[in-house]
Amino acid sequence: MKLQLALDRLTEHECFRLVEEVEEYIDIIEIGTGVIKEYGMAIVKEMRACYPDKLILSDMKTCDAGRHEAYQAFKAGSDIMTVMALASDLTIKDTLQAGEEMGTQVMVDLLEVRSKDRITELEQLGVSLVSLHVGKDKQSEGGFTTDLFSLVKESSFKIAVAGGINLESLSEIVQEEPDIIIVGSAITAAAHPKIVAKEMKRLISR
Ligand SMILES: O=C(CO)[C@H](O)[C@H](O)COP(=O)(O)O
Repeated sequence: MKLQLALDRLTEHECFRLVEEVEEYIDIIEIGTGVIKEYGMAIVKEMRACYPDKLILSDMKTCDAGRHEAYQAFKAGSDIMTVMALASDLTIKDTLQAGEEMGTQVMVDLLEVRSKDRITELEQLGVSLVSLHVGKDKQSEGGFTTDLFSLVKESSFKIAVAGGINLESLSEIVQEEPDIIIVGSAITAAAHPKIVAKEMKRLISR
């Protein structure tokens, strides 16, 4: 099980400071969508240069122009980029093909997907990695809960989980054995990010 640090709503300086602080406890550095909108692919390139051995995910949340956006992310040094499950099949196919060509991975974000039919379609498209995700705005009604796993039960996907995950919710989530735990604000907005990241790493490594 990997721990992914989501860098959202932060300045460039804050992103680098936080990664430096918690580096030893995280497996994947996520450059958040808003951070990419602010700083472009330049921040991905810079992160790659500073952390050549870490996995880097660019949270592109691509909805269209899949091939172009996937290449933007991969050429900047991302190991993984994200595309929305609600995008057209052609967009998803194009991102997957770009990933194959570059030897990299595509994570399909299941934000707001509720239909098992869409899950079957994604399997047929050849998707291998998805994220079960409660969006930032939706979190005002509650963060990620384990009932969300039912959407992908019996699927062959590797599963990432995201959406307001914190130290309180983590233990129950870990029991479902997802492949990747994505955590943003519980670490980035903590008074002591290193202590939280260390404890999260301990909980997922048991
Ligand atoms: O993709 C995202 C928002 O759309 C975030 O990266 C993800 O939800 C993790 O952050 P947090 O733990 O703060 O919810």
